[in-house]
Amino acid sequence: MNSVWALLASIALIRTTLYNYLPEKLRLYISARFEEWTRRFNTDETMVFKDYQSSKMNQLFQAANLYLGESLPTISIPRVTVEKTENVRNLTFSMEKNTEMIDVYENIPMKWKYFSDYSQGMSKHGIRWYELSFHKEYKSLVTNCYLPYILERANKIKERNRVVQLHTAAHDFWTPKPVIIQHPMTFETLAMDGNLKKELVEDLDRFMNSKEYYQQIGKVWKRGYLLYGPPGTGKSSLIAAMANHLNFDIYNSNLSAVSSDFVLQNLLLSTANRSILVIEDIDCSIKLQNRESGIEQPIKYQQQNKLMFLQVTLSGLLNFFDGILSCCGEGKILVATTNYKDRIDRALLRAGRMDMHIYLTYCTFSAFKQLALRCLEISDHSLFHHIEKLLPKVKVSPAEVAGELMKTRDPKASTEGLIKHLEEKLIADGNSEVSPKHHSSLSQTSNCQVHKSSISLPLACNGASMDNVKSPGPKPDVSVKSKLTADGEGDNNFEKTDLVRDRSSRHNILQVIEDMEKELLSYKEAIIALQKKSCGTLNKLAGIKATI
Ligand SMILES: Nc1ncnc2c1ncn2[C@@H]1O[C@H](COP(=O)(O)OP(=O)(O)OP(=O)(O)O)[C@@H](O)[C@H]1O
Repeated sequence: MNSVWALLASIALIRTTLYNYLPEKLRLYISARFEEWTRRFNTDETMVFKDYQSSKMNQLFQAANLYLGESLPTISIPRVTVEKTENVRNLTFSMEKNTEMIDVYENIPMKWKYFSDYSQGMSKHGIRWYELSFHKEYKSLVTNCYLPYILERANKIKERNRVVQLHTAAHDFWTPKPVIIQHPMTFETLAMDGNLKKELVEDLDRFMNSKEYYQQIGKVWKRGYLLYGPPGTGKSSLIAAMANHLNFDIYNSNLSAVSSDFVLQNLLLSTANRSILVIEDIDCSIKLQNRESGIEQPIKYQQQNKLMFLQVTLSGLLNFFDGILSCCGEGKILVATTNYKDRIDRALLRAGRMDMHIYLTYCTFSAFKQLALRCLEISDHSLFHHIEKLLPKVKVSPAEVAGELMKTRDPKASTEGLIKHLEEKLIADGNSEVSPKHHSSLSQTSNCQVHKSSISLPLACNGASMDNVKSPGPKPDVSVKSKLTADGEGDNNFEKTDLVRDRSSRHNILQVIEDMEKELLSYKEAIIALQKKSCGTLNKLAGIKATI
């Protein structure tokens, strides 16, 4: 055996020596022929993925990095590199230099090797590359299926690993260094009507899965949401929950800080795909202009005694929403927030611009229960029924309720504190009949008075209570009642009431009018029902009379 090895070694030595003495051209010719000859017996093919190709990052190299990195923790490999950087959520695994691993795709082994050479290349990593070897009969499968599969998987991993960042507009540009958002608000922690929450999450998921559908019907893959409601009802929290749910960056802009339509367009162009673009307080940024007149003057406003101009016009904004510019990019979500929906031009509100209008309302009992679970970790308490009775009568934001509940971790003290706060608010809202000491009886008495005072009808005189009549609407609440006079001339005496005097904002007055309209409508229907009933009774009496 030793003599065989010695013979082979001598042949190799003679070959190398002779080879070195040959002229270079002949040497090259021989090695080319030799390689061609050996290739005939080699059944494998190899593809090389360098990190940079013509000074551009090679997407296949990046994709292989992510894709292989995901399987590394699950396979047996002697050495791996593990990292955790600020900009990614999870640990990142990568192969060590000159190591190899086998990935199995459709039962076919794919051999990957990783190399790097620090002495070459321009970047700090030198040059890096992967070599993928497989049986040559699978070449078309690798090219047409395996590599596209790796690209797709890598995109998903990238999305999953991304941290959500907040970009803000400053001096007509997005800040160069976005902040990583570590907002804990999610759809689980957001206190909101259950059905609305479900509907919104489904809408977002449907949108995310509809890229092909949008393409098919020739629509830009974007969706607009209008979040409106009083301050502190969770508009910003909802945006954070949406960003966390989708893993999208947020681009937050306040149009009053944008100097022109042109800048606005540039800002839009420089947002990343799959991001949420927020326009806060849209009613304050764009005032209604006389679009019919065709004149769109910049809006003047006063700031620190200086006369400033709002340069963004309504047409600029409409262009921003659905003009040709919005086609640049995909998977964009636009969210506009306002406290006053009625101040926004209808053109901005229509579907296609604002596809879903979400009203975030004052705290309901269901929202309170969600907040109690989150803040106090309780799902029920003997004092809850007081809160259930008080909440429909008080306009209190979830932010206020959360603030009260967080004052102490003791459930009893915390709920008592909230009840006190609600009662004080109820009194401040102009309900002088409320006695804090008797909150439990409050709703019944007041509701009864409401029915009598709200409508000056024989109904009250003949002793029939509203409960006996099928009232279509909810029972009117105390705050509405206090605005109506005893003879039912609510509209005429509206401004005399305490509650209205206390509320200065136009929004509140509009809300109050809306409540009153609803209440009056419900009574109108009740009256019709009573009239029908009395007609029936009269007919019966007439029949009896005729028989007698
Ligand atoms: N629905 C909610 N669920 C849970 N927490 C809430 C909710 N609404 C408000 N909060 C709490 O109140 C705080 C303020 O709420 P947020 O800023 O989201 O309200 P907003 O409607 O955006 O107010 P504004 O109109 O003044 O900007 C939040 O940090 C959050 O902790």
